[in-house]
Amino acid sequence: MIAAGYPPLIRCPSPEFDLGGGSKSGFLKIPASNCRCKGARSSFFGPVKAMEGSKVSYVNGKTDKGLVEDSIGKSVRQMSTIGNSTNIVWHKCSVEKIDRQELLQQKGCVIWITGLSGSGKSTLACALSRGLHGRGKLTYILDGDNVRHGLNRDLSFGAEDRAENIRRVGEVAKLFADAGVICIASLISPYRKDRDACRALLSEGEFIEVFMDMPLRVCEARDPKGLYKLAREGKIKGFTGIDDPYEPPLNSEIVLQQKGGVCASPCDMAGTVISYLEDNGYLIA
Ligand SMILES: Nc1ncnc2c1ncn2[C@@H]1O[C@H](COP(=O)(O)OS(=O)(=O)O)[C@@H](OP(=O)(O)O)[C@H]1O
Ligand SMILES: Nc1ncnc2c1ncn2[C@@H]1O[C@H](COP(=O)(O)OP(=O)(O)O)[C@@H](O)[C@H]1O
Repeated sequence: MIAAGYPPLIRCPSPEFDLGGGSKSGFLKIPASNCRCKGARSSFFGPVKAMEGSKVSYVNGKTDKGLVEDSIGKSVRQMSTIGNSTNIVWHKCSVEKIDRQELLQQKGCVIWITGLSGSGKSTLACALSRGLHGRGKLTYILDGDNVRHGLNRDLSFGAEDRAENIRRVGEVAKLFADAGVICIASLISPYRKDRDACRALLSEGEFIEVFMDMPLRVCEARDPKGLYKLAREGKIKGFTGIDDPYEPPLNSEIVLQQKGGVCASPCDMAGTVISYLEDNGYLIA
């Protein structure tokens, strides 16, 4: 775990938390030598590996996606039942995560920002995305407020629906990470077990939890949407931190907090996270 609040690690020329990094062109130049199509010389289309396991075995009730042997000892793909989905088969493609990471020159991962409303999650997510984008790294933000405009519009703020909100975002974030993208998820995610379940979806090191450890009084004083005021007046029920719980993380990779009552700037906070990514090899393939 590292704690933040250190001097700025990155020059921040604009008041809009722009971490610079130079180019805004948005084009990635991919050297020909990066092409992993075996045997492909001049042709762009290398030989495509045949999909393994087009035959399937009927072993219902199992949840692993490995190969099994049929009655004559031939390897076949396994039918699975996952939740309410019966008779499903995992399809593999010869273009894998490692190939996408090589293309993007980065490691796909999930940066999970948790904290109270008003703690600065969305602001950090945006500053971080800008900082990484400026370095030629591909990011995508899954912000709680935004995702609730679409995918999760059917969910309320009751405990069960919050858990489903986090589960869905965790699964989507996992897909982004598999795509090789640095996925930044910023949600209150108040329950420890829900956050830990998202961590468990990913491989070791692919889930980086960032705890916005801001005191409630700071968040409430900010109150940019006026929601704390409404919650105090009893006009919003079950508001996190007021009459609904927030379980702080116990072992976050990164904790961002005030130092001597002073909050680091969003730019500095993003710098702390980017340093973590650099030091731990996420910004290379
Ligand atoms: N009851 C209640 N409690 C907390 N927050 C509330 C509530 N009702 C609405 N909002 C607004 O919803 C935003 C949080 O959505 P999340 O999806 O991040 O919440 S959660 O993870 O499911 O708890 C949150 O956004 P942020 O302020 O960005 O955190 C609020 O704007
Ligand atoms: N590091 C910071 N220092 C000072 N104010 C901040 C900082 N980060 C965010 N803010 C301000 O706090 C308020 C809440 O930030 P926001 O990112 O919307 O929080 P959240 O997404 O956690 O609800 C906003 O008005 C924002 O400008």
